[in-house]
Amino acid sequence: MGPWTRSPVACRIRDEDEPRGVVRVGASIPVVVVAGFLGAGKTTLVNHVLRSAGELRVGVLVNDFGAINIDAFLVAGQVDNMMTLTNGCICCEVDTDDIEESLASLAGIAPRLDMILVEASGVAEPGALVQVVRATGDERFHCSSVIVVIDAAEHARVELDRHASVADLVLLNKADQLASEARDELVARIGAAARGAPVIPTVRGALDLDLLVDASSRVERRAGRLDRPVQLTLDALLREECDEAEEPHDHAHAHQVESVAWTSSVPVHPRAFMDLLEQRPAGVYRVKGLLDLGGFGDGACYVLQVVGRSIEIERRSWPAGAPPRTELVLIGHGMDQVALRAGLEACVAAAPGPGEEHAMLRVLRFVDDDEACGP
Ligand SMILES: Nc1nc2c(ncn2[C@@H]2O[C@H](COP(=O)(O)OP(=O)(O)OP(=O)(O)O)[C@@H](O)[C@H]2O)c(=O)[nH]1
Repeated sequence: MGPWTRSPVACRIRDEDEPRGVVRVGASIPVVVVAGFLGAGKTTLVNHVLRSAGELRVGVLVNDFGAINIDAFLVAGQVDNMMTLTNGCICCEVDTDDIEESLASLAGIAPRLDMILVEASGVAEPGALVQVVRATGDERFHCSSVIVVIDAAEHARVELDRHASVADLVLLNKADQLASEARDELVARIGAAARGAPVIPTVRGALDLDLLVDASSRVERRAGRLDRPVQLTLDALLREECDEAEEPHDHAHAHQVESVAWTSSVPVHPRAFMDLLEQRPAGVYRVKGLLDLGGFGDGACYVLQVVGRSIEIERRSWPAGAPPRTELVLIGHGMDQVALRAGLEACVAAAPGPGEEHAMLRVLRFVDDDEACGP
């Protein structure tokens, strides 16, 4: 008996005339796994869902690969019901008990949540992750569907077929980065691998929530005729995939991808840091975190996002009660960690020196913020 046949909700096969993968959910809370490679746009999607959830009560479990959970910071503020799993990939390194405990805490929240989103680390194997969530055996929730986010700009780095084949819904995110012809070609290619799951191009994870939660149920729910929302569920194909995944996966990614966490309570010099970032050492693919640029940056918090060649910086306020502090996670393959740390240490600077009034310009080039002020 496969793992998906244990739960009467999860194993329900849709009627012929029912849209693909849509079921009415019973007493158990649907868990939607959001997977996808590093920097594809998972956190952006989760934040979009939270912002457009309306009457739905959504809980979030965030798993970050690095030792510092930057994603939790980026999701926090959007949602009250959030748990985090740090320092390890959820599908192989985080203890299953921790996952069960986190999901159980979310499932115990009153009034009851309508949905739990699990944002996987960017190195998680979607199929293995589903297996882990399913293995918890708690009847109060069930793994209902998998959304795989693919980065249109960096899709060549991903094994598209393997990722798409376990998805109920594939988002080809960062569609703004491709010309329409190339985008259509990619959608068709992924569609063939996705074995019938819809492939939707999105920009900044702007998924129409009706694709996640059936529109009619939302109307009925608003009208008070339906207790629970209607959810996408895993389809029989995924069930087959999970049967196969019962064999332990080789966790190859855990050996191929490494992360470096670096923190500093002394501000970072913007010019030195941008030098390092723009000529980043070989192997660094993803960088995310918070930058304290001290007096150079007017004491603001700079949220840094690097994915492949793309660099984005957003200026925010520091969270209440949190002292300014640089916290970075650098993720990649074959990185010279010692040289990387040494390079970062060389960036710290207590205060702007004479003639350094333009040092922030290098940072501000990447800040997409009308309010960003000059040096
Ligand atoms: N141009 C463009 N950038 C996007 C889009 N969606 C997300 N981004 C940017 O891509 C970067 C990574 O987005 P995240 O949502 O943090 O990606 P993630 O998958 O959660 O990243 P990891 O957790 O590190 O795997 C951020 O700088 C986002 O602003 C999009 O549709 N277009």
